[in-house]
Amino acid sequence: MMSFLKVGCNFIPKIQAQAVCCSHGNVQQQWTRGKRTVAVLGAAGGIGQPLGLLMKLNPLVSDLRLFDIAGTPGVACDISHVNTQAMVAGYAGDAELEKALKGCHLVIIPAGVPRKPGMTRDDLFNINAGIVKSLCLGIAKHCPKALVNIISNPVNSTVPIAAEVFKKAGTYDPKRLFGVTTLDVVRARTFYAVRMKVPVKEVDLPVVGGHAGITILPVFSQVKPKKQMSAADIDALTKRTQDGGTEVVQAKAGKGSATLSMAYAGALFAEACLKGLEGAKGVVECAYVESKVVPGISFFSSKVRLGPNGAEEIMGLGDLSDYEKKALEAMKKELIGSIKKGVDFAKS
Ligand SMILES: NC(=O)C1=CN([C@@H]2O[C@H](COP(=O)(O)OP(=O)(O)OC[C@H]3O[C@@H](n4cnc5c(N)ncnc54)[C@H](O)[C@@H]3O)[C@@H](O)[C@H]2O)C=CC1
Ligand SMILES: O=C([O-])CC(=O)C(=O)O
Repeated sequence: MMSFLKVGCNFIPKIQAQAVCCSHGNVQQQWTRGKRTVAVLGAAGGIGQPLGLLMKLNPLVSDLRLFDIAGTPGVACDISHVNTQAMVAGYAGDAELEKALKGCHLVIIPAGVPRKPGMTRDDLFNINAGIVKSLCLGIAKHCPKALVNIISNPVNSTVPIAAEVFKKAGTYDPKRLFGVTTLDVVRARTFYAVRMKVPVKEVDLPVVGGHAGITILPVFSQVKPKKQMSAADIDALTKRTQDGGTEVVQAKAGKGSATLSMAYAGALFAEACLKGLEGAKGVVECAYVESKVVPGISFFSSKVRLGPNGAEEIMGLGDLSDYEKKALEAMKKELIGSIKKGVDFAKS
């Protein structure tokens, strides 16, 4: 849970030296006042607006840049009235991308179209691939050292696209590029807590693989606190986590996909990145990164230790159950295909 959310609206006088815990609750650290510049690209959208608000609440952020093709002057004006210390500015249109990005430490990208019922995330590729490519060209030019959090779907392909753009520009550092899979972790933890009747704030559970259907694999054999789960429970919770995005798309019935839970998850992961930049110890989150964890799969989500340079360590998968080993095998073809599709697009 994000510590700044717990603190609520009384936290302003305490910003100068505030105790902040990482989302696993295993780090206590004193912080000085926020000094990080963060940009949200796609900031006028369903995710971008609440994500902008949550970043405004984060005491590690000093400057918040809200960029979109349109609508950001209003969103920025609105969010800027929130009485927290981060300064907020809105930027609209390509001509303002440079100003939005210059000097950023962290860039979060929820720009792009969402799914409608009946679509897969891959159906978004044709539109979102180009959006991510053009925004990453801007990042390579204007803030090549920033950490980049990609939310735009299909994440399994958009992250490889970003990597290729940065490689071409000569700015690629795999430690600084992340696909945001935190919502899968958030969902799996919630579903487990409800089903197994444990306090949700105590649940720690890795979700590995990618961010689409069968490529999403919650590793229930490693869940804490560990409860006896039947094979049926494991199967049901695995499938529900894999279909979590579709569950929301169907419930919204044509009005988009997950926005509020995604903003929460995006803010959680962004905060972990910022704490890593600040040198906090023990900041570990799952993220989709360039990886050697599974031979033959060049991008994969697993636990990553975040630090001053971004992804300081990509952790292995640990012991998997037979069910999980089978699920890992089953996702390989799709994940490899999605990665290749992104790389081919960026190279074309
Ligand atoms: N990684 C994940 O777990 C999740 C990813 N998503 C993905 O996030 C993306 C955004 O979803 P929503 O916010 O619901 O969509 P939305 O349509 O509400 O907002 C997208 C925003 O992106 C903006 N945009 C489009 N092209 C742009 C460009 N070139 N530069 C800057 N901004 C641009 C639009 O103007 C719009 O304001 C979708 O691709 C969706 O599939 C959604 C939920 C979870
Ligand atoms: O399902 C979608 O299209 C949006 C998404 O990635 C999610 O909610 O996990």
